[in-house]
Formats: sequence, structure tokens, C-alpha cells
Amino acid sequence: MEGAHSHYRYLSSIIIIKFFSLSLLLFFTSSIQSLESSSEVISRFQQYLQINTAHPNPKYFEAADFIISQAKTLNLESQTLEYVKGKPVVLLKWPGKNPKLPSILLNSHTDVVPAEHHKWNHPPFDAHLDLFGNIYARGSQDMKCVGLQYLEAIRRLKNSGFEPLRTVYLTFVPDEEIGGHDGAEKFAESETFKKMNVGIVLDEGLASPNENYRVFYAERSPWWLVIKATGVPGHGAKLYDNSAMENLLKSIESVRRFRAAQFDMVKAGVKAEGEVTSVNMVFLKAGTATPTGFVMNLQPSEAEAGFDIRVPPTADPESLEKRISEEWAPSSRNMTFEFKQKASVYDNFGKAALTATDNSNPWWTLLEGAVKKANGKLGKPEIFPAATDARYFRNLGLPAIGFSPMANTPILLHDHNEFLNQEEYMKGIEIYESIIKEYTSYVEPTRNGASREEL
Ligand SMILES: CSCC[C@H](NC=O)C(=O)O
Ligand SMILES: [Zn+2]
Ligand SMILES: [Zn+2]
Repeated sequence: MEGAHSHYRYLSSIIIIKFFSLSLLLFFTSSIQSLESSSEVISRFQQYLQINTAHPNPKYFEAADFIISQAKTLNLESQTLEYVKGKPVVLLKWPGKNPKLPSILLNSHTDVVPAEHHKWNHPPFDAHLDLFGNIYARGSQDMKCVGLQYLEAIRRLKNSGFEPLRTVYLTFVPDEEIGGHDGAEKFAESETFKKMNVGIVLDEGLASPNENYRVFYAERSPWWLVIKATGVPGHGAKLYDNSAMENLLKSIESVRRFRAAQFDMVKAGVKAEGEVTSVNMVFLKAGTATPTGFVMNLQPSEAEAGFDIRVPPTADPESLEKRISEEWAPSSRNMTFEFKQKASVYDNFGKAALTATDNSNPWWTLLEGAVKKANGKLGKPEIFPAATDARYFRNLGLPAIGFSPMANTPILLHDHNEFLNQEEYMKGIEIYESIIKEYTSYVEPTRNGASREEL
């Protein structure tokens, strides 16, 4: 009896040990597997970052080939649209079960701004991963992260067997950083775009230094202004009125007063960055140059200055135009002006291009819910301070939301040492997985409470 009992104990302890070692093995293999897959995800991101798509000679076709090769592994339909030679727009499609419903467009740009290589701690196209998990590269925040996160989210959804009701389109567009005229603008005007029956567009946002993701419902319009003064030339020692320099300086003083008043409202916390008109002088061109330097005793007959102005959709553009022609470049002071870029504050229907952020816009409510479900937090919706391609879609009257899921990250777009942490990148994929799921499953309710799908 005793022997049988101990034999039983011996057997059961073997079974328990076996069970534990098996589960331990399973635990390790599964965590190794997830480690492996996350390192594959990161290595795909690094590959995209390593393609030098900086202006003025972006390697657009290398980027397009990479995106298309990724799309193939996901069984997505792909086509390359070339509205302007050498500037491919890659369009991918994940067909929904109900192709009649308005589709979802996930947009990202493939180009990046140039980098001053010698001022970076790691070369800007190496995509170096450091010990803290930070990935250093031009485009890591703006916005190659978002483009690939869309694809990785789709990969996860497909692997889980998810089938979308609505169709998802992805666009990888060129030239955003130089205005988007040969990229998103042409695409938004195209027949192809019209046929896609897009209901909502997602585009880029900004990193957030705190735990709340930033989200944007509108953007300021870029006005790039050059003012030019002419005046009486003369000896450098003579005090007289109406020199070009004096005429220009009076304008610069006036611009500075306006700038300070706008900036004060931001500093006082009365207005957010995107709610005021910003003006920054970006160049000054004057003087009589010779191969040995500027002539010092000659007051020049011409002087000019350039300003980057950003006008919020809520501002009155007519009053700003009046200010420019009457105060900043008055012909009475021998001044002229021209715009190098002047995006309208209004959409194609003459209204301010704003995407609603209340329950009148189901896409807003769905985004809020989806981010929450994925354990993310959203900050208060803002006006994007600079320009993005989202404006071309908002101008058509479509809702467009600017969102790049990067929390706890310093804002480094266009800066030296731009980086994104790999964990933030992975978290962003989960956020998009949740958004794409909610968006593609959305069925518009009808008045009697039934869904349109059921009717
Ligand atoms: C005139 S469009 C310029 C677009 C550019 N976009 C991102 O930085 C910007 O300066 O805002
Ligand atoms: Zn960008
Ligand atoms: Zn940019």
C-alpha cells in the first residue's frame, strides 16, 4: 500500500514537473516568437527609413517599390499613379465586404525634409536603434512611421482573420514637404479619387511630449510673402528719408509689432499655437555686394524680406491682406509685394475648412472610442500649426483628421536627431488596429434605429 502510494506520488510529481516544463517551454517560445515578430516589425520600419527620400532628390521609386513589396505580402491591391513624371503616388486597396459604403483613406507622404548630416549623432538614413530603443532617422516622426504603422495594423488584422465591411485605401504620396501640388493635390482632384467614394481621411499629426496623443481637425494656411522696397540711393554718411533700407525697416517694425501681439496671446494662454496668425521673417536680402564683401558707404536702392505667415481658418483673411498692402508693403512707401504661396483659408465651398469634433461627425466619435479601447489617451483637438496634405481633402468638404500616434515623445520633426522609440511605434500599431477595426465596421444608423446595412 505504502509502495503504491509513493509510486503514485512519484508519478504525479513527474507529471507536474513535465506540465511545468512544458508550459515554461511554451511561455519562452511564445515570448521569443513575439520578440522575433516585433524585431521584424522594427526592421521593416528601419528599411523604409533607410531609403533616402529627402528633397531635392527623393528616391521616390525606391520607396514605392518597398511599399508595393509590403503590400504584396499582405495581398493588398496596388497601383502606381504618376500625375507628374518621377513623382509616384502609390495607391493600395483592401476591399471591404460592402463596396457601396464610403471608404476609409489612410494617407501618408513618402518624402522627408533634408538633414544636416554632420549635426546628427547618428546618420539620418541609418535608422540606428540605440540601447534605449530609440530609432534615429529623418522621417521617423514625419511621417514614415505612420505609413508603415497603417500597413502593420492591417497585417495584424488580417492575421486575426478580420474582414472589413468598408474598403480601406492607403496612399503614399510624394512632395508634401514642398507643397503637395504634384502629389496629394493632383490625386484629390482626380477621377480615381472620386470613384473611391472616400468618407474619411486620416493624415499626419505631431508627437506629444506627454501621455496624450495630439489630434488635429484643421490647419493654418501658409502664406509665403516677399516684400520689396525701393528707395533713393546715396552716400552711407548721409541722413535722408525714403532710402530702401528705411522703407523696409518701417515694414519690419510693423510686422514685429503684429507678431508680438499674436505671440503674447499664446504666451498668456488665451490662444493655442494654431489659433493665432504667425509671422516669421525667413530672409533678408539687401546691400551692394562685391567679390570682396558688401560696400559699406553706399545706401542701396533695393531691399527685400521674406516672411512665412500662417493664417488660422478662423482668422479674417481680408483684414490681413489689407494690413499687408497698407502697412507692410504700402505703395506710398515705394513698396511692392508678392506671394510665393497662398493657400486659401476657405474650402471649395467658401467655408472654413474644419472637421467637426463632436457627435455630428461619427468618424470623430469612432476615433475617440477606438483610441480609448486600445488604452490610448487623446488630448483636446487642435488646429495644426503648419500645413499637411489633409487640406486638399478638407477642401473637398471631406472630414480629415490629423493624427500620428506618438506619445511621450519630444517634437523633433524637421529637427536634428529626429527619433521615435520602438515601443511607441509598436503601441501606435495597436492604436491603428483599433481605429481601422472601428472605422471599417461602422454602419450608419438610420432614423428608426435600424442600420442602413440591414435595410
Ligand atoms: C506650402 S506647403 C508647405 C508644407 C509644409 N508641411 C510640413 O512641414 C509646411 O511648411 O507646413
Ligand atoms: Zn509631414
Ligand atoms: Zn514635414
